[in-house]
Amino acid sequence: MILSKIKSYEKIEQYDTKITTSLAENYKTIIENLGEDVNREGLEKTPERVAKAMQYLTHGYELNPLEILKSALFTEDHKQMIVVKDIEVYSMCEHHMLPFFGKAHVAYIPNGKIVGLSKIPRIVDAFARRMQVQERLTDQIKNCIQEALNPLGVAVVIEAQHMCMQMRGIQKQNSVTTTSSFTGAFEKDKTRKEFISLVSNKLS
Ligand SMILES: Nc1nc2c(ncn2[C@@H]2O[C@H](COP(=O)(O)OP(=O)(O)OP(=O)(O)O)[C@@H](O)[C@H]2O)c(=O)[nH]1
Ligand SMILES: [Zn+2]
Repeated sequence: MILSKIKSYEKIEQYDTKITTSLAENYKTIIENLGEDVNREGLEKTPERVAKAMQYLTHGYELNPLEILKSALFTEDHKQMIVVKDIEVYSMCEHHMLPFFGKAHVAYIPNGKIVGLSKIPRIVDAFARRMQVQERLTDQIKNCIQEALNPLGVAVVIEAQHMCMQMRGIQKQNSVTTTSSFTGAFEKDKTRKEFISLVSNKLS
């Protein structure tokens, strides 16, 4: 959907314009079906804005998370747990196409290779910027790190609020969903507890 692979996604300007046009036409119909006048001043450019917003919110399909990790692997004889916590997550539930958002906490214990730290939030984003369920997002991050680094273990915890449960449906404004996924050493109680204690001030 996005033409070029840009390393920083803060400012994506190069959208696939064919897709933008097609999406915009569809959003025009949607807005009309919702009973609005798509020609009034405030809405005139809205179909195109929404199209670009949706392209941005799903740009993860254009990224290869495994390649992102493999692009910054370093040989290092470090055997302690590495934790990157409080990584902001913005994703979109695949059932309602409404946002879910929160924090991811990721840890691994290296086995000869470490990865450039920034690559962990990058792969969180690469998987989050798709139509998702929180459980799959959690597993995909874990599996990707396991495959790229072959570490002694990986742990991923995500805490998120789902707008589909807050602003519609059951309307529980304070509900937070926690998902977790572990491999290797983190399947042992002691290691998992150490990880949980390192991120626990953030876990409810
Ligand atoms: N397991 C899981 N469920 C999710 C996630 N995001 C949204 N959902 C749920 O997906 C389900 C879809 O259920 P349906 O009964 O088909 O949809 P619905 O009638 O809109 O359901 P309500 O939200 O209960 O009104 C809902 O229970 C949502 O809460 C997620 O990340 N993981
Ligand atoms: Zn939903």
